[in-house]
Amino acid sequence: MRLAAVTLRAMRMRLKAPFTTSFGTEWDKDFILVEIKDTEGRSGWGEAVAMKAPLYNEETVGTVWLILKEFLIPALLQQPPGHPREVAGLFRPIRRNYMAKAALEGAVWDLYAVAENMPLYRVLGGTRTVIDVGISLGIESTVDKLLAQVEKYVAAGYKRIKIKIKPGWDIDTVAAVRQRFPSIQLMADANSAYTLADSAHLAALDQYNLMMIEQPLAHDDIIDHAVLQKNIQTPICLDESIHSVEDARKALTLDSGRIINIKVGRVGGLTEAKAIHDLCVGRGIPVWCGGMLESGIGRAHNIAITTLPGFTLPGDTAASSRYWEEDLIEPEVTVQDGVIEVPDRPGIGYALCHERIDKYTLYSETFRI
Ligand SMILES: O=C(O)CCC(=O)c1ccccc1C(=O)O
Ligand SMILES: [Mg+2]
Repeated sequence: MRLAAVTLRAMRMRLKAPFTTSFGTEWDKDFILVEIKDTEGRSGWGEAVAMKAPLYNEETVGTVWLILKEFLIPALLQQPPGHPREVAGLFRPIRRNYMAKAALEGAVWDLYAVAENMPLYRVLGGTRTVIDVGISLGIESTVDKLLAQVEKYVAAGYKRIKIKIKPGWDIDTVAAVRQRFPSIQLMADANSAYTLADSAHLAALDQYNLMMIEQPLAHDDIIDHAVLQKNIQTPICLDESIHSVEDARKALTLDSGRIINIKVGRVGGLTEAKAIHDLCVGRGIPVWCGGMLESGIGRAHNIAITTLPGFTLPGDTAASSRYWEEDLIEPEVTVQDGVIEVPDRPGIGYALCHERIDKYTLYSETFRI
């Protein structure tokens, strides 16, 4: 690949409604866009999903910018890859910083697909032309407000509902949703809000027929999760704990969980995401694609990876309109009857709305060879 320049943009977009998890509330979504250009003037785009504060993982918008600027962009421009699958190896000596790596690697994948005149999902080996999607609903101030949200998105056709839980907003909340919607596919995400001392409390969720409980214990744990899994019937799904195919292999060996949420940003890019997918397919472990409240650009990458055959459970990739008054892509992502039709155009498959990208850019910087 003949690379010419990389541009970083610090972005801020207002969410339609604040999103609350066990670790905090977001009103604005701060993120970084990466554009990589080749010598022919073609562009590829990626999105860094790190949040403004290090509450989900240790990365932030600030650390992503720094790591990209000082390490990842220089490494890439000094040693342009022949194929995007080589980028992960190029970045391997740089420890962790998964979301920074994923944003740049994703842009390289998109650029490669555009240059090949192929949809990104096909370049990745995806086979689905429609993907099933669910929705992730934040913590609300009252159970009635949450029930209204569930109602709205069940009516819109979403194939499974995920609700966020935390101590004080868990058993009774799940019970209320289950009572009102006896047959929906339902799951709960704790974002690491519990410890092993809560095992008996979490076992009380077993009676509500949840598809899974996501990341109940510490963000860096796979040992206690294995102990918990022995004491509850609800399958555990790991999110925060998994950063690599090696993490996934170890967690599955210990039976720390029976489902994996794959987030491209959390695992350092599309190549690693695909490797985790392949491992899970080999072991009969279902995977699904998580979300980080992405703009249309990150959302398009999520749609592309979800076309791989092992993504057998509905993901968190909801419609653009669930988050944004106006998205950065055209057309925006829409969900009908719980599915997204995968676009068959080159690259990420959606056109960029440059006017809107400029409108939400706080500042930018370009790096050339
Ligand atoms: O709608 C989405 O993009 C998923 C929302 C979500 O659940 C989430 C959002 C921000 C940080 C972590 C998580 C999570 O999956 O744990
Ligand atoms: Mg999660």
